[in-house]
Amino acid sequence: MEVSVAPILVQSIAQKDAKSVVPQQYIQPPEHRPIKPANETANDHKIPMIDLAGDRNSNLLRDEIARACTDWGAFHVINHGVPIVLLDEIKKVGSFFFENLPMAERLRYACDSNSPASEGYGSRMLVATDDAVLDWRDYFDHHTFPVSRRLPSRWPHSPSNYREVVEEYSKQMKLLAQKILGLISTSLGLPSSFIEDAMGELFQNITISYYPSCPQPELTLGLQSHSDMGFITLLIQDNVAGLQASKDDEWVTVEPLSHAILVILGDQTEIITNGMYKSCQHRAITNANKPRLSVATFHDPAKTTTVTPAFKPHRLIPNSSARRQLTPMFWSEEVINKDRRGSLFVCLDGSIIAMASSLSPSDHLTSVSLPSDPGDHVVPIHIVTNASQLPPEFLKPSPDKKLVVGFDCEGVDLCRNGTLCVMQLAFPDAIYLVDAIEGGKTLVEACKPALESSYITKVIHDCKRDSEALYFQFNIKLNNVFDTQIAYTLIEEQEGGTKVPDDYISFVGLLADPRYYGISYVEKQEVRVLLRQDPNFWKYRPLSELMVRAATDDVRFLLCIYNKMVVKMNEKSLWYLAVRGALYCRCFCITDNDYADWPPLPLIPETLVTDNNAPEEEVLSVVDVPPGKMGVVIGRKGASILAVKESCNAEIFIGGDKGPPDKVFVIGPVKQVRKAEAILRGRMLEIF
Ligand SMILES: O=C(O)CCC(=O)C(=O)O
Ligand SMILES: [Fe+2]
Repeated sequence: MEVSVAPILVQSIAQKDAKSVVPQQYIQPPEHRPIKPANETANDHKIPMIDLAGDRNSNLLRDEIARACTDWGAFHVINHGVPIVLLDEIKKVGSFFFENLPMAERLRYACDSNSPASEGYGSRMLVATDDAVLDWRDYFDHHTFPVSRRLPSRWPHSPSNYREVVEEYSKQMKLLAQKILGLISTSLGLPSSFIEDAMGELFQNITISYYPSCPQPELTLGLQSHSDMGFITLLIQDNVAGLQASKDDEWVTVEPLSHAILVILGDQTEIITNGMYKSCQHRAITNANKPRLSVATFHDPAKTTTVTPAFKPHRLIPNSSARRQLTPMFWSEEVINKDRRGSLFVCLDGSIIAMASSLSPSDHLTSVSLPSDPGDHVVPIHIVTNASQLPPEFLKPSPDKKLVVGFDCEGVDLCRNGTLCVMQLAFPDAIYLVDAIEGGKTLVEACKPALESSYITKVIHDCKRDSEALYFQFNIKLNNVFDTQIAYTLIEEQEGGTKVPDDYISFVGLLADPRYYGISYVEKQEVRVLLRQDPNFWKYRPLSELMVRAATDDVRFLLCIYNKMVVKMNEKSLWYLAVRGALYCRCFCITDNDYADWPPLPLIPETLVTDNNAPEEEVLSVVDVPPGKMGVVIGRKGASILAVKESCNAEIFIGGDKGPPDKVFVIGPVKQVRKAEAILRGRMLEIF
């Protein structure tokens, strides 16, 4: 049975236990207790003051905003356009509610104590656990925008102008917030509507906080250290000091000013500015003599909005020492711990950080810069543990909605036996990391139609092992791939360059080639070292920042490279690519039925057949190697295989340690393949 209990309010404790001690639950651990700041009056420890008067030089104003946002993440504004009497009015009606209404009357507006952020009168906003240390604060929270959330009938009825004042205050704060968000946007060189547009529908809450005087202020906090989660908070306070902002690891008391409004940057501003502007860490302390009142107006994005950084990274992949220097700046872990919503983030090159605005525990989300033509843009990264998180057009392929997606797989020594751990999908507007460990077989199998579909092109770099794992572990026959490794060779050939083997170009090499990307992928090497040290690297959960970054980096360039390659390729090369892709996908997937369950190979297009220079048919041949003969087939450091490859102009692969151990796969035009088979068989007969 649900029992509805009245919330325990600090004010009632304070009255009951006046001049005695605070209950244990309100006592902060020693490291969080307030200590008087040392140089409280020093000038460099004053929150900046910014004059918004209309006649000010706009460049100067922008610079001041930029400096305050970078150094403090908070600033006072004066000449803000909000009538000072309104600031007084809201404090007055608020204080009337807390100080003049009897408790029984106040309790008529009690918020739902079972819900952490419900509207109304309470004292435990967002308290996560029963054993959490409590704040010495009561509050009244109002949902004010969008208007559809607004229920003034649930706001106090007395004083009689209470609701009217809150409504007017809400309107004025929204206008001021829009003005300041515009200034913050322009201070970054962005269009003035940038942040507001990114925010989607504006959500506004007004929280009037009341901090009763406290018998033991040295042991308690009115409000624990936090940063606000939204974009900006506009805060006013009465003449009792108590708010403190963190600056260079010191707590600075924010002077109460009757005519000024304090602007506090929240986490979303830090995200959208890619960490350039910081959200301000702040807290409220208590005092033994006087109660204190503040009014905080929060401006947040809609619950469904995902806020991503507005900037592309300064350097795509910087050298690793630069990244290491930047690492201590990441704040995201703090955010994760703070809201315990399991949100993820990625610092792609040390400069991107992001978190979704409002997430359910399963809805991990982060973002990344996605290279495209023209210009780079930032897209979210979704960690998928359930198929419903994937786009429907992917799950149900259709000829009406042909797709091209970047694709890769990670695992523990990925092959027929090596466990598949993550499948990465790069769409033009999002990256999906399909978590095969958490989501299991059901999730991977939900992707089967897409991976087998001819309506969805999978752009992949070297499909052989990924395909093998999908086939043996999930009975998925990877189909319709655009293998960039093969495409690279075909383009070289088409453009008259020297013939290079199909498996010649590594992914790092491809990215480094200025014709396709021209960046160095240094982190790949770091991950390779980690993988060597711990082959289970991809198995751990939750996915670490490095894992998310590495998995994402492996697919985020693929669509861009595809676009660059596809325009270079003639029809014949494209046909070769399709056939070889199909042969490479199946080559390691040999079973007793000799690929009988695989789909037919693509047919030579009519247009090419009628042409004089029709392409040659390509085949895959599997050569069985008798026990003890693999060594001679491969030769010293692969010299023998290489020689056959070169003389026959065919591709030759062996399964190696990952298997199958006793077969050689030859792919190429029929004539060349036959020649290679003959040489290989000859080698096997050699006696030495
Ligand atoms: O009371 C104050 O001054 C701070 C209030 C605050 O930070 C909040 O409600 O988030
Ligand atoms: Fe706050």
